[in-house]
Amino acid sequence: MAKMMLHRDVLKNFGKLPAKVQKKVYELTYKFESDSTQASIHLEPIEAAKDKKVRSARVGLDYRAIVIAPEKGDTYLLMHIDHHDEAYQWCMNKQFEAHMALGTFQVFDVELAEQSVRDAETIEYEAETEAYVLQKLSDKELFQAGVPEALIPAIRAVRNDDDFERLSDYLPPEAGQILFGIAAGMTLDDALNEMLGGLDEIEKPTTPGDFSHLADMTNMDLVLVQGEEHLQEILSEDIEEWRIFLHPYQRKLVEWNTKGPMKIFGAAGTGKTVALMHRAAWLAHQCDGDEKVLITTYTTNLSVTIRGLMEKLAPGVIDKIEVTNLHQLARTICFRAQGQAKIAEQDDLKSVWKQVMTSSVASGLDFTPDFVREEFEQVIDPMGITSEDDYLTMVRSGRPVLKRKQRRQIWKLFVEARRQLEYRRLVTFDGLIHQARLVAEKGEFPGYRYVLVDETQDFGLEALRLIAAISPLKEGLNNPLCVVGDGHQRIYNTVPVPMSRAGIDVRGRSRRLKINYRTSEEIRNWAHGVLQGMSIDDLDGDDVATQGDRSVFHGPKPQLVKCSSDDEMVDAVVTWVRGLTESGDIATHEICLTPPNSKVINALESNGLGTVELKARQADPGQEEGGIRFGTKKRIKGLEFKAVAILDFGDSDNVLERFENYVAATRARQQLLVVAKTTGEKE
Ligand SMILES: Nc1ncnc2c1ncn2[C@@H]1O[C@H](COP(=O)(O)OP(=O)(O)OP(=O)(O)O)[C@@H](O)[C@H]1O
Repeated sequence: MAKMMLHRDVLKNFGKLPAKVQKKVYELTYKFESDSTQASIHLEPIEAAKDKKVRSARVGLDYRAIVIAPEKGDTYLLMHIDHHDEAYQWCMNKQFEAHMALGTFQVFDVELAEQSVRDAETIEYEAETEAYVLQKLSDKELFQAGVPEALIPAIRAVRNDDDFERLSDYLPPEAGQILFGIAAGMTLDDALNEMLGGLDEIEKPTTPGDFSHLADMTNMDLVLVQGEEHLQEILSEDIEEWRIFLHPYQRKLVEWNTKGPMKIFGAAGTGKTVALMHRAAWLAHQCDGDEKVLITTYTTNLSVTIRGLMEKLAPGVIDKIEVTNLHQLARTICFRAQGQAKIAEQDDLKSVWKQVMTSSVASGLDFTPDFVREEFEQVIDPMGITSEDDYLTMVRSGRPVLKRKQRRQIWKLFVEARRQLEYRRLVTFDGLIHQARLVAEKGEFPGYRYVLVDETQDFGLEALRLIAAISPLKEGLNNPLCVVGDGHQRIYNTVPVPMSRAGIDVRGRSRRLKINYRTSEEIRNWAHGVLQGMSIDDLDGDDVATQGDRSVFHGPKPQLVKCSSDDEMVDAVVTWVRGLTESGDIATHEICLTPPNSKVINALESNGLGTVELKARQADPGQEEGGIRFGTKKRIKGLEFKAVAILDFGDSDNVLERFENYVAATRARQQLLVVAKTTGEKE
């Protein structure tokens, strides 16, 4: 029986086709399942097409489906559906091949690719002193890097990064990504490993027309139709691409059978959460009896979003998957073990610290109240330090130096703070996590078979220990724990804690994702610049490089506006929002402003542009509720919008502000407005 695979673009555009055409496409696809002889399907060769494998099928009076027939194997590929003339035009010069080294399916147009480099030759260049890095590869190496044979001459004509940039839009994406890795300094083998996670261990095609193994491969853009129900599902209107198509590297991480804990890291928008969700579904299918998968995050909003997405991604195993955020998790564990604890609110904490700093214990000590509280909240509490001796010997990365004598002095204040909290029967969030950790370590909480953690960069030491304690790390079971995070986005716990300190050893099982799906290359680059000069850690104490990072699409450059007054800023933002909404491509719910600014909000409202505040513990209502979104930078973490405006950008050295600006900028998919105030009034 023949197989049918559908291309990503068919799925994307299916909803725009007339209903009659959609029905015919269903019929065409069913026919492959039942009787795929060419006679019954009426596949017509297109004689004028460059690639002799191209066929057309009637799917309506004036509509044609372009199908690629295999020279070897029985897998047919439905690539494109359009009006007759447009469909023929689309396929006329393209080549459709299985790459014999990578095994992936590729579509390319040799003429357009060569033209892109020829255009560059008309621009005058200074003589290049040294051969461009890609020129140093032999034809065989270029082929091993995934370049189709027919495109090797186009690569040979590339003389510098600009040429390569121009050509890369015409290369099959995986070949472009591997060459990009090489251009960024990797060896060919490293680039294959780093960009694709190595090669699939399957038989490779024997000719470019051999499609016999395509269905077993991780394909970026093709999905195998597996029965009627599956077809209905993938062609339904609201299906998101990430649910069907994974990058080969993501797929490898999703199905990686590990003997110990693993780590996935990478900059914003590189598909970490997508990989985590698919992995959770993959693990849920392996649960026996009462076994459960736990997904936990730092922020409530992300856990709410993930829970909603998991219901769509894995409805059949959703009862095996629990999604919760760290604090809720700690609450549940403590509640089951010893009853409800009252969490100290900001006002409670203010009062506790006031009492501590005015008590006799504080007299004669030379610490500011802010410093004492920060030391407690960033070091003592999240690290679960309960004895003076531990405090005297501990590493306090990123905090101002304190001599041994000073540590002894300040410790007294922490003891007093804890005494005050206990007296008032209050517990801090970190205190709660500490208690939960102790409960879990004593075996008083049953734990989970598989644990997956997102936003790990914001987990303190105690939180990491808690995670280790509720996963089956000690039992030595396979796939016990998967931690996911990004050191560029540490906006809660600013003191990095290597996870090895909590006994989570991911050596040899740590991988970095590099392909950015969310943000245009222009925005990615700008956001990256915000953190320039800062060392970013890999969640395990080492510095992380961003070598080979790349977005899958381009867009307009971020717009930077300097304003000397609030009025100027309000005008700039309203004009920008109007421009976006009037363009017709961007709906109001796809625009987000951060941080909230009452003058801007009032001006938008009085211009007839409604606004919606993003609230804690609630998912964004999406297109069901129109209106420009606004929220703090913390609140919009984990979300994404077509357009984002940062309203308070400053060239600050403050680490937290820079991280928050990075997070805010990387929420934008296509448009980013950055407003900086030069002088003048403040809100
Ligand atoms: N394989 C894929 N195909 C298409 N889109 C994808 C794919 N993987 C991820 N995406 C999309 O890219 C965007 C970013 O993905 P995701 O949220 O998983 O990234 P992330 O690394 O967790 O980002 P952040 O750390 O910034 O929250 C989402 O819109 C997601 O749907």
